[in-house]
Amino acid sequence: MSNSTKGSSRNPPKTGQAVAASDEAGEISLTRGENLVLVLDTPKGRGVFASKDIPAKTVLEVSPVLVLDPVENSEHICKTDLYNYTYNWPYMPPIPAKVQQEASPKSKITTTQAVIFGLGSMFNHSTMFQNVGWERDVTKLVITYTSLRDIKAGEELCISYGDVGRLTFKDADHARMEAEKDPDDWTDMLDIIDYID
Ligand SMILES: C[S@@+](CC[C@H](N)C(=O)[O-])C[C@H]1O[C@@H](n2cnc3c(N)ncnc32)[C@H](O)[C@@H]1O
Repeated sequence: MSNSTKGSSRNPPKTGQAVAASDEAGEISLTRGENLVLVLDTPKGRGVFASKDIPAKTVLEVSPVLVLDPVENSEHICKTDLYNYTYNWPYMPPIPAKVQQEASPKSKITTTQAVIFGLGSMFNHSTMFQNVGWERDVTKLVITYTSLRDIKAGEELCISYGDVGRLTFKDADHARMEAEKDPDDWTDMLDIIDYID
């Protein structure tokens, strides 16, 4: 993490301060912003909102994750609603002891999903209006959420879920996106022309 703190993580940083997981071996500072509320009935279901102004680059949350076994994920979790609360995560299969003794054991990295604990699983998606960035720490098994810009009290805190074409729900921001579209932006039209080709 670029903004890691040094020093004892037994004195954790003040919430909302621009600091992330501690580098100290075996410990991680768990940060949660003070000025966050969970609103229960938004067009996207529950959502995280700012109750006061939040400056840019504030660490809002450090959420621990549970990395799922890929088979468990594909056979069980992805058939449940829990799947909608998981993030893509790199998966390193355990290396058998015999292979570990080789000079440079090669392990095939695949991907799986991870369940995010804490507030991390409550951030909704926005394609155009996201104000929160997130970063995986695959070693410490945490995700750190940071404000991308100054956020005003009352704004929803939204992240990007990635590839818009793979969203599993109808985007509640659709009408707002249409309303704010730049009339001179011909990108959509170019997509259509590509398909016709
Ligand atoms: C990780 S959860 C976020 C918390 C969720 N809103 C809740 O109440 O538990 C992801 C789910 O939130 C909803 N969601 C997130 N972003 C959305 C959006 N832009 N439009 C509509 N629904 C959204 C979808 O139902 C999605 O499967």
